[in-house]
Amino acid sequence: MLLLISPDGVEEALECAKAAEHLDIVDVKKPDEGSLGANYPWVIREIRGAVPADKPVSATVGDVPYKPGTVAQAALGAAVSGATYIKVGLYGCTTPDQAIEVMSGVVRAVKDYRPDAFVVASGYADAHRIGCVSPLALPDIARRSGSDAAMLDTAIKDGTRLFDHVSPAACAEFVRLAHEAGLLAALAGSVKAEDLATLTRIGTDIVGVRGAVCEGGDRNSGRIQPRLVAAFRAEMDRHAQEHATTVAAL
Ligand SMILES: O=C[C@H](O)COP(=O)(O)O
Repeated sequence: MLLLISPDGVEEALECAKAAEHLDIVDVKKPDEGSLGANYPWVIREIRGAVPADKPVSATVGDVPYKPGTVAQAALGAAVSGATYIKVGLYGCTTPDQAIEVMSGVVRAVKDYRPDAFVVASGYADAHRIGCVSPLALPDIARRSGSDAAMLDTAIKDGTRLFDHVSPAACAEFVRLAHEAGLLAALAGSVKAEDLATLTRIGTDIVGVRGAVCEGGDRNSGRIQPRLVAAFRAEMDRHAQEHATTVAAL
């Protein structure tokens, strides 16, 4: 399982850089603009320059409206700024067709510019609270739009977590559908270390965190701490090892 960490700006990205050996993807966002809030192009560029070259930089394009042209152009902006993972939160899409239209535009805009870029179609575990496409629709939306991964995060960061909205069994189905479609499955949403056993068992490819690696577990007022990133990774490794042992014993 890959570890994606979301700093809110250059200062926190430098903290991520100190913990680079423990993480896999640095995900630039602007949390005060929403769960997948987009940051400025110059921030993405500066963070790209600040983290080791072998660590991919991801950028969120926002909790986007159903405006395919606008979103495609924004996604290209993120790619031009140096992000190779482009994450789109399909906040304003109420039907799978709308979401496919948005993501198809993103895929074309980004891959025409950079064919090896990795496009992530993200929905929300708490979609029922905001009226957007349902979680289990994401793998098919990602597949039909040519995206590379399907993701779930939580839209409303009020302390509720991924499994409060989508049960572990439904998350397992999400992962299964993504894999069946040839995609990676990414899960996030106030994930804590105690969720790692389940996330590992169901075959999650990427886990996204912010709060869990911030001081006091607070994604807003706490800052990302390299020691918490290291501790989270150690837990991930422990669960991966335990899972491998269990599977080998079967
Ligand atoms: O993409 C990952 C999100 O930033 C997760 O943030 P969170 O762990 O604070 O919910």
